[in-house]
Amino acid sequence: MSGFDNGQWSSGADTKAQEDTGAFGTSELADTLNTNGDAAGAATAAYAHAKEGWVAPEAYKYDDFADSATHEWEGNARVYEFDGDIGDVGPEHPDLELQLFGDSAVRKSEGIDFSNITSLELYQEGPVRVDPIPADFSQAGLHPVMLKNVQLSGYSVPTPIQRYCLPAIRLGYDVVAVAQTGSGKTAAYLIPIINKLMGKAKKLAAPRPNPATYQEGVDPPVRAEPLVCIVVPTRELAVQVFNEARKFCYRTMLRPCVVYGGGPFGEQARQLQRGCDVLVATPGRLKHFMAEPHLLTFHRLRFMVIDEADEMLQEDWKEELDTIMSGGEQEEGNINYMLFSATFPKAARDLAKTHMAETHLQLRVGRAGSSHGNIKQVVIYTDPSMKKQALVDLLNSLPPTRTIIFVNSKRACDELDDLLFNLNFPCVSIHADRTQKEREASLRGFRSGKTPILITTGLNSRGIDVRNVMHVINYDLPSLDHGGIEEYTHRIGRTGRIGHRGLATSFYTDRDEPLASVLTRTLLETKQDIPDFLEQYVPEDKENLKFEADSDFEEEEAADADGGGWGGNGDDAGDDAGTASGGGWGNGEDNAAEPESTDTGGGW
Ligand SMILES: Nc1ncnc2c1ncn2[C@@H]1O[C@H](COP(=O)(O)OP(=O)(O)OP(=O)(O)O)[C@@H](O)[C@H]1O
Repeated sequence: MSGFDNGQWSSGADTKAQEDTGAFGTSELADTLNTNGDAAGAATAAYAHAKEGWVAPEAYKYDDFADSATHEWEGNARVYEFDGDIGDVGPEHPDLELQLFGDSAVRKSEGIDFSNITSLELYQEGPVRVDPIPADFSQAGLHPVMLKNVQLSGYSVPTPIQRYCLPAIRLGYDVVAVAQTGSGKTAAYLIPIINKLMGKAKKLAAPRPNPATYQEGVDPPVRAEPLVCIVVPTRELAVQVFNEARKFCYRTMLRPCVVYGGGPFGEQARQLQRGCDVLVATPGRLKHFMAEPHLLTFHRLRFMVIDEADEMLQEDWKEELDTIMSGGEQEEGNINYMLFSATFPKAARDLAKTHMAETHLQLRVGRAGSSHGNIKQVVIYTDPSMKKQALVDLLNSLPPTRTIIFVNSKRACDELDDLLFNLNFPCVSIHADRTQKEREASLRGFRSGKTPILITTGLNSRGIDVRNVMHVINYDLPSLDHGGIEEYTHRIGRTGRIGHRGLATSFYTDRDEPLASVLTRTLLETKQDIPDFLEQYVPEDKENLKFEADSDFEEEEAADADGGGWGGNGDDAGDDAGTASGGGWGNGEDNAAEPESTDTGGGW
């Protein structure tokens, strides 16, 4: 019988061997599931699957997606609407509240173990050093309605990147923030931006129709004049960030909207025409809307956030990003620019620096691109011709649990979907050739636990946050030409989020040799077991692991004896910002966003 033996899949080994070696096995994942179940304080859907076995697979009903009229686009999800006639914050809407935040029994975050996230050092650089907010949201000086939204979201303790981003953004700085996958970066920009705008919305926001009386086709539409624009690379991520924005905008005057490729332009335009203060967008569709100034203008824009910034700074996106940064009638001196990601290789960092304001702050938790110890990483040697069998064996050998399988091609995605479905696994798949309706339906099935196995290309390696993804499988490891180790970090980061634990299993073949060295160092960094076939790549000095990004920091550190540069931790950390060219996106010397105050101790 085929199976796994000491990190190696073989067609003849007894499957029991894996349990005996302890390298990984049923008990390992079962332990992980148990721990998470306790930590979350709730019997989750995924955990229930694990105890009861895989749910029955459901055939994909393509006919369901043929009719646009009946499809519920994620972008049309209900948002809180309030015209501010009775003050700055609106009344509670219990039914919408339930829709946005879910049942209070499953949203508690007490007991989440942040220790692996908090153990990493936070580095900062810029003209000032910000003091973190206290490790308790209720002490963070938030507007009471924002604090309530934070609590309704189930957050009580801010993560390290949140503790520093909140004051940095409050003080009016441009921010470059880098922190591990699943460490709460979305809330790290949404909470302070929305909080900051709350009291000012009446003054800053564009007039819009009264939501209580608005009648489409009767009331004249308005042009969208957002105060905040958040750009993300994928449609699924746009919808996800929009859903987070819907939560934090609850009971405020700020109306969130989302525009993304594949969705209906007309319907998205109709949403914008009801007023839009917080716009989440994918770059292509945003550019399209920007070409229609009667629908969208940036002349009121105050915050531009580029999420997954290192991806967005790639050459592939240059045309869109140049338009987004400079078109749209924005008044540059009024805009704060924010770049967020879990990875930030040198080339992207250099580009970012030339575009940000002189006064920008850089905040980094641990090494840019590092993963965290909550993810157990296992690499298994397989022969390419036996991968399918290895995958089936792997799925059969572990308790059923929500799993994402990454492949490198659309064809492999379709093939694995067929294979697993025919073997009765409840799976669904996503790749770029699927229609947007199919993509939304697949992700919905996966999120709900109806189809707990998702097979996808790298399309969804970044950002996607689904509760209780316990296992990520790299059926194909990313190649160096297509994302390399950064792509690996994002993919495995779909599990082990926000203090939970997870398992990432990667099939390694001889073709993955170019990735071997950096993969081995990545494993060593979080003290993972090194399989025999990767031993040859273990560096002599295991305590001082070198990464591309590190050597870049060292160059900067060497040039700045006081410890400036991203890796620096010295007191005088402003040199780099001082020599930045200052042009481009944000703010040149003359129009740099004026920090509100340099007193980091003030309230909101
Ligand atoms: N302070 C907090 N307490 C509890 N949960 C939180 C907190 N902040 C964020 N979360 C939750 O943590 C999860 C991960 O957050 P988020 O998706 O923002 O991570 P991320 O750092 O952007 O990850 P990635 O790099 O993969 O995009 C989300 O479900 C979010 O709701």
